[in-house]
Amino acid sequence: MNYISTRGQAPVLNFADVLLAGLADDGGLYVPETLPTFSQDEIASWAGLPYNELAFNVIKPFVDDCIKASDLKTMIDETYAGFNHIGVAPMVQLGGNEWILELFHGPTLAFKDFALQLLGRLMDHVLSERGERLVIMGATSGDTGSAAIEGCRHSKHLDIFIMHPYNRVSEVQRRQMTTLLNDNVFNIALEGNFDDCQEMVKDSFADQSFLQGLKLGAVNSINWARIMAQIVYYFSSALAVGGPHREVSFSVPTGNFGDIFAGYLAKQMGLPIKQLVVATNRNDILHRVISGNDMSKGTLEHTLSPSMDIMVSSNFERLLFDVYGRDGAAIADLMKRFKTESVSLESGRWEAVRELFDSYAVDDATTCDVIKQVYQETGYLLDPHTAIGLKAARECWKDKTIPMITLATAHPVKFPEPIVKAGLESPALPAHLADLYEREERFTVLPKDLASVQAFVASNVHRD
Ligand SMILES: Cc1ncc(COP(=O)(O)O)c(C=O)c1O
Ligand SMILES: N[C@@H](CCOP(=O)(O)O)C(=O)O
Repeated sequence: MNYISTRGQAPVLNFADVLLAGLADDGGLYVPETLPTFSQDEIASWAGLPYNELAFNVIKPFVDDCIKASDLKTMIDETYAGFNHIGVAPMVQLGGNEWILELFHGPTLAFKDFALQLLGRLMDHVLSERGERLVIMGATSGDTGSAAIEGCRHSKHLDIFIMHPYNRVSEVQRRQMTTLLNDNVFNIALEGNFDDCQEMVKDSFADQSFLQGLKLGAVNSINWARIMAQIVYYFSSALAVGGPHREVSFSVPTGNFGDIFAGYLAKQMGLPIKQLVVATNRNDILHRVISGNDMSKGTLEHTLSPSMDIMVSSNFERLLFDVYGRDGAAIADLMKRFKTESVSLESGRWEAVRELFDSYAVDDATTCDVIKQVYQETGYLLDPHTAIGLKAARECWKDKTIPMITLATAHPVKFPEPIVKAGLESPALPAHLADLYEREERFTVLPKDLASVQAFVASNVHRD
């Protein structure tokens, strides 16, 4: 399987190289040259498989022969054996055809674990075979950070530097990152927002000279392997409610457009999906572009769903690449203009996006109302991101005979503030995090300045 850049100018790579490359060196994102597709009969034959076996079937074509099948299988088996629920990605029926897909049973209680527990193993495997080292720089609005650190901290082949926006993540999220004190783990609290953190990561890929010969890698969903692993749970949840013999719809709390893009790919690969609903908070650029062709950044605001406080949604570029007929030059031009000005999509292209997705934006007050109302009606406690997904699902759901699955992207225990604001009691931390508030924290506050961040990275990397 070959991978090509959305901007058309970077070398074509195989899976192992894409895994380590992160961002393409023309600034674009890697995507498969052609997608594997599965017939309805093949998908149907996977009903009842344990999650790890299903994951192997979906992931194997992307990895191709870059990793021995038996090694890949072992890594996938180990990844999902570490989840704290026998079903790995269990479904909860709220009522009728309304479903919640719980993606928070991994070690850091967020959907990021599905990909990052595997990514850490895949990177370690390839680096160890090649005898290479990698420097990881990652940006987080709260959840990617701890999941990436948890996935990578035992590797002898990499150092990991995670930037989070200072004072803009929940306390549980911050402590989950900053209390993991391995020698190869570095937390930076950046005096900026998530988009600033992400821009610094991307700018560091563009010129890696500050690393003096070491190579940079990515754990954000700009790394193709993240998206690949996230495709699997669309198949598992659809199979759980009668797919592929019946259509299903999904509502996805969205920030960097990675998770919903994985759903779009599942559909291209043969899964019968009726609706894909993009759910955003007040940082609603995705809702504005889908509903009104307005791709202007506006001001990034801090909300009660901090993990979705994102305006520059990296993976939207992957979608646009498809919608623009895989014209890398057109995407390079569009993304260049988007850096400094408000853009809109060409006529015909925007309509294509509109055909593929529905969208809805939810403010903080409504988020709290939904948490309260759903708890009172069903006894089920939503995290704020999932509450946004559910609200959007209810607003956009066109045909109620088709199951609507909302992705529960984080455990409510990570976000006590909106739960208390909704007049409810925040749940207790699970046993493995019970002493989180007593653990020692380690992080460095840095200004929003690329040179300072790169100097910090360069002076802390291990060179052996
Ligand atoms: C809890 C939670 N929900 C939703 C999202 C949005 O996912 P994506 O960035 O893949 O759109 C994130 C972070 O990305 C998250 O941490
Ligand atoms: N919401 C994320 C932000 C980064 O998204 P990613 O999926 O590209 O890693 C977070 O919580 O850190």
